[in-house]
Amino acid sequence: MTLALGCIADDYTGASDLANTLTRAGLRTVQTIGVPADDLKLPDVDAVVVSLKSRSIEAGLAVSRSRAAEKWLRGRGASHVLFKICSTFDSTDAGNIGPVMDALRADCGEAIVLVTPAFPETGRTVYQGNLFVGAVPLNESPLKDHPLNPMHDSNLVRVLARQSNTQIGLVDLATLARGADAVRARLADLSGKGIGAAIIDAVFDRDLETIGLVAAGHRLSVGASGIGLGLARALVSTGRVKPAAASSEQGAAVGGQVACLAGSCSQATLQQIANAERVMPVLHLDTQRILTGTGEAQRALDWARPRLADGPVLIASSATPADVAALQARHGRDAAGHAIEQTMADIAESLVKSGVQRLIVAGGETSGAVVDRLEIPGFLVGAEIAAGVPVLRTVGYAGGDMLLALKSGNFGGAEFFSDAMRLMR
Ligand SMILES: Nc1ncnc2c1ncn2[C@@H]1O[C@H](COP(=O)(O)OP(=O)(O)O)[C@@H](O)[C@H]1O
Ligand SMILES: O=C(O)[C@@H](O)C(=O)COP(=O)(O)O
Repeated sequence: MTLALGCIADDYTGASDLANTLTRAGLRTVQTIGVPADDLKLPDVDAVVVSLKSRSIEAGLAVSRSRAAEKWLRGRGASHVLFKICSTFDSTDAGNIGPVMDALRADCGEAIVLVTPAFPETGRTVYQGNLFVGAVPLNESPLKDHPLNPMHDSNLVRVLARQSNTQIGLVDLATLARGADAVRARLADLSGKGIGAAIIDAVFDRDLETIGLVAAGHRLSVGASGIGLGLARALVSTGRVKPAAASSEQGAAVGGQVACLAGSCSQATLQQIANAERVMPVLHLDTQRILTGTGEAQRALDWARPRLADGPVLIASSATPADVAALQARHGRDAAGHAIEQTMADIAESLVKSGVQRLIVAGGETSGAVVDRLEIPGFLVGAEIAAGVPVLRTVGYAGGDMLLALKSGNFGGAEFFSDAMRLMR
């Protein structure tokens, strides 16, 4: 297997979003959880997305795990590696986008790295280096209240400069509109001034195609699924990949019980949970009890088990920004996040042991905790439930075939849970 594209994703929902985008653009793609073990049997593919849970961990650890993934991908022939970050640039001044970018750039000897979280299909656009989420700048969007990485600055040149040891430049939309050669000239100019990375504007998919053509001539890029789309289209249009038809084949039905777990506190997920209350039983976890260790996972399991025979259930820790802030004030942000994630993983593990074979998880960190606990080594990409969220089928999993959907907190329509269940047979 010689890879046309190697990808390192900093969380598992982001990885499935990217794997979905590459698949729809014609690249045969597999998502692995961490660097694959030597004995994991992978199909012949054009792209591998190595999923890490490295977005909110200590920067040094994120760097070492990303470097190991890069080494594996380059060893399989990937001349270009995309470091997949969140389309809302989720990070803090301590990292981890800057430190990982710096390390990968040093490893591959790249002079200047293109960086863009733009993903127009989901409303993420970048203009003059400022990230917009729908119609509002990032710092006015719901991301200002994210439980782990509240985003208070929309200017990504500034945000990345605070995290990186190189200077950050800008390739603006006017330059981009003049085409790939104008972008190359601007990059050469920035690089000549010792600037090692550049935020590049993008508003429409056609912008991503120009970016993809330029990025494909480099060794490394950083961004969300939008730049993934651009790279995939460049690989196809230049004949480096023969496009595979995005399969409508769903594979054999898996059946079994269905459960939904929500740990995301995004506005989108809160709305999706409210709507799910109309179609399935919903249990709201008592997060205070989780933090004080008084059997909340067992209470959830006792509630879920008798109901699962009759249909899907949803268990959620999700709360409003005010409730999240109150819990964090009592217990600390990281301790609260970690304890809730581990409780979700406990619940998922027990549910799967007792017959759940189809699992829908809302939230990137939450998905990471659940998938790690289940020890799933990788996924094949199936039908698209919503932009950025595919049905995933386990590959090489000791527990046999399972279907999962790992939903980014911010993605999906108001009826996401019902939409997912319709496609997960
Ligand atoms: N009620 C709550 N109070 C505080 N933190 C919470 C609560 N519910 C979930 N969390 C934590 O918030 C974080 C949500 O992150 P994540 O799962 O990545 O969602 P998203 O995809 O929206 O970013 C997780 O660490 C989760 O454990
Ligand atoms: O790029 C995106 O927005 C997503 O692919 C993503 O990374 C999701 O992260 P979470 O919102 O933490 O699930």
